[in-house]
Amino acid sequence: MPDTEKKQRPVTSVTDNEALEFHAMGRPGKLEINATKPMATQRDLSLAYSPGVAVPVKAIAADPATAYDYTTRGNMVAVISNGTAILGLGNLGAVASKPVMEGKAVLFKRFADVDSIDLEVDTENVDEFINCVRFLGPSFGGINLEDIKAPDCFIIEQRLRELMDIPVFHDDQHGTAIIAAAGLINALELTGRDLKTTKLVCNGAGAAAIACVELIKAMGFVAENIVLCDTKGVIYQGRTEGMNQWKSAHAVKTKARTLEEAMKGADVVLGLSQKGAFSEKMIRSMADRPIIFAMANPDPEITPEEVARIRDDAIMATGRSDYPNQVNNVLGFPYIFRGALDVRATTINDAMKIAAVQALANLAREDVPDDVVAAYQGNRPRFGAQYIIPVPFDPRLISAIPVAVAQAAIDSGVARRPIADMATYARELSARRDPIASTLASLYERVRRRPKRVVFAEAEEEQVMRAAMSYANQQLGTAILLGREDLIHATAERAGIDLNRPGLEIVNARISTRVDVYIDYLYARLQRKGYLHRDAQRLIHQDRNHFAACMVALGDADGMVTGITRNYSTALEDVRRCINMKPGHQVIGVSVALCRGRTVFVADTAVHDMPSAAELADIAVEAAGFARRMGYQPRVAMLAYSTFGHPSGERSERVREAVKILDKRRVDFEYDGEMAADVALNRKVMEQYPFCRLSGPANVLVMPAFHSASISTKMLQELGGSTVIGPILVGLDKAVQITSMGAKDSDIVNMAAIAAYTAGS
Ligand SMILES: NC(=O)C1=CN([C@@H]2O[C@H](COP(=O)(O)OP(=O)(O)OC[C@H]3O[C@@H](n4cnc5c(N)ncnc54)[C@H](OP(=O)(O)O)[C@@H]3O)[C@@H](O)[C@H]2O)C=CC1
Ligand SMILES: CC(=O)C(=O)O
Ligand SMILES: [Mg+2]
Repeated sequence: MPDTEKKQRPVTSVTDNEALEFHAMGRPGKLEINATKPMATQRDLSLAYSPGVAVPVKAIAADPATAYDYTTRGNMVAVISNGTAILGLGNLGAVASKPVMEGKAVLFKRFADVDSIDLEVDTENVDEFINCVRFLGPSFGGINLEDIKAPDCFIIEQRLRELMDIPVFHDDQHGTAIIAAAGLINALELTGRDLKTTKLVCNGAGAAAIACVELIKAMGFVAENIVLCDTKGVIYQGRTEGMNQWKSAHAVKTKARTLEEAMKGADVVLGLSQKGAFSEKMIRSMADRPIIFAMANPDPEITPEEVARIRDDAIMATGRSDYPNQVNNVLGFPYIFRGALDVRATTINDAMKIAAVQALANLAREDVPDDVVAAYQGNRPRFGAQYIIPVPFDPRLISAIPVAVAQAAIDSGVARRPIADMATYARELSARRDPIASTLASLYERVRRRPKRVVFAEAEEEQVMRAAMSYANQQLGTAILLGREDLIHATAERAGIDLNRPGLEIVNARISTRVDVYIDYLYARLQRKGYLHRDAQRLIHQDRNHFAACMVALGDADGMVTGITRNYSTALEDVRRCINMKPGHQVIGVSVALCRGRTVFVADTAVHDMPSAAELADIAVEAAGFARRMGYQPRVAMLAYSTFGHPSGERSERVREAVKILDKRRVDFEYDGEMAADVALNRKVMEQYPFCRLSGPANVLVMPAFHSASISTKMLQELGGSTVIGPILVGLDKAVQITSMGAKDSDIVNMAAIAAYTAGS
């Protein structure tokens, strides 16, 4: 089997049954509508509906632009189709297109936090369709036309663009063209081709194909080097059968009459036609290192396996997510609309499209974060034949593309609300994808202003090495790689990591001049705890955690991160042999859970198994202090299964006792308990206890014991869709963080940044 075949096998596959069950399970279909305002009380109703609603009505009547302030308009896109060209399945009617349109709507939400609704319009009459859509303008911030056959789609889009003052964008045309162009730029680069001399065949002369050809001509491809084909064969000058003005514009002088003839010697072939349109013979006849984009959905013009059987020098892309190189408009439309909506653009113009092409092409050339690796079952893509375009789950897309699009809209004068601070906008975009981003972004920003030296204790591990590199690249300070130099270099080479960059330092414990100092330090600490001098020697010589912790203890590093190669409690014991608790503090673990824009700190998720009442009070103090350092006003709930005495029980008694201890200590933060989690987190439920001293829902949850802390945070993560960071170690005298075993490089960087953030505080 050629190597390419092995690599190009689909990474996931679904059966017909699975697809039907997926769509039928639970509530049929893929989306539902949720209210964003409370609708629980008579007052809510009076505000949301009559009489309250009359007030924004009058405001909008006086100034229609305020619809963006008082309604969903500014973040709402309609996905509209008549089902005349559903994927590559052809004209199957409006209602059959609904699963695809619902799919596009949820992709808008998932990838770019754009709210979207699908509308299927049951007419093939162009004028009727236009009339239907044009009057929907006030409801939406943009119109995404989808799966409308050519040439009707050209007329429909053009007329709607003239009639409406919001972006109207036919995704199959421009979305596809943008993604294909980005992939093509990179494939040309990898094969050393010049776009002025590259010969390209495009099979299909419909919506997607015509737009692709127009865009790549605008990029510099020469018209004579592009041959278009449709069901009747080559579109040559003088052909009359099956023609229209859009095809005629791309007719060339050529003797080729069939696709097979056109593909002989071609450098590139774009398939925007139908399943199976390319034969093995056609592919065999192409130039060396051919570029084959078989983009028909759901089945490509030829599969990667078929190509791999006959050639091992091709760069191959399809429209599917289960092969490498997915050239699909999903990479574009969510982000292009995000950027357009955020500046309230009146249109999506050529400058905005080209900006999206460039942003996308550039991203594929950068190093790839772990989130992408996870989305693709552990294969880390690297710019090359198997990775010419970012994958849809790439977390960088949400900031890179909208920023480029929004900037282009501003520069080309179509933005009604320009953005002044693009750096802040980019950060906000990342936060839209995942609430943790905004918390971490400000933490990173503060570390960047005061960079720190952090030692990565397990630097022989590949993900630790990547994390260290990312730490240095993000200018958070110096990443110290602790380990055997030869092993570090060998792993780096194997993983394609370039260690030769500023901000990285390798420390080899075996030959370090500081070894004796660390041994003396450790021996002084441990000699009355049953350790001999040679035990201290062994720990420093052989154990990275002890060496790294001594580096931090004696000021050779500001912070430390470890945890990949041994379990949490063992790593913590190692560290505690070298580093004390902060005077007057307790060492605890705090996990930060982020769910639907809400952040809660949960403690103790790492150290105390069955805390006593006094220990629970200490945990509350530590957790509140940490929340405060992270920029939150702590409201601490001392959790139990009971609320204010009911039902009674031994564990709840201990929590109540802890509250009394806090009362005596006169701490400077809000706290109360014992209470159940719903009382702590739900304002309405809390109102049933008017004497409760918390001024609002709790943001720090002190758990009655380790098991409840651990179980609840893991359930939040697995079932509640929360992002959970931590446990973060709090209360040590020096900045040390321990990750979980098997943490990804992005988790390790976060922990290193937290260590840097807390260093010296
Ligand atoms: N990967 C992606 O992101 C996207 C992929 N696509 C895919 O592109 C294809 C076309 O979609 P779209 O442009 O919207 O549809 P259209 O209906 O607008 O156009 C279809 C075109 O394909 C031509 N065609 C159909 N079968 C063949 C064939 N066997 N050989 C040559 N030409 C053929 C038709 O020729 P004629 O003019 O003679 O009828 C027509 O020009 C679909 O498979 C779709 O899934 C579309 C958008 C995005
Ligand atoms: C991806 C897409 O929009 C299509 O195949 O029609
Ligand atoms: Mg489509």
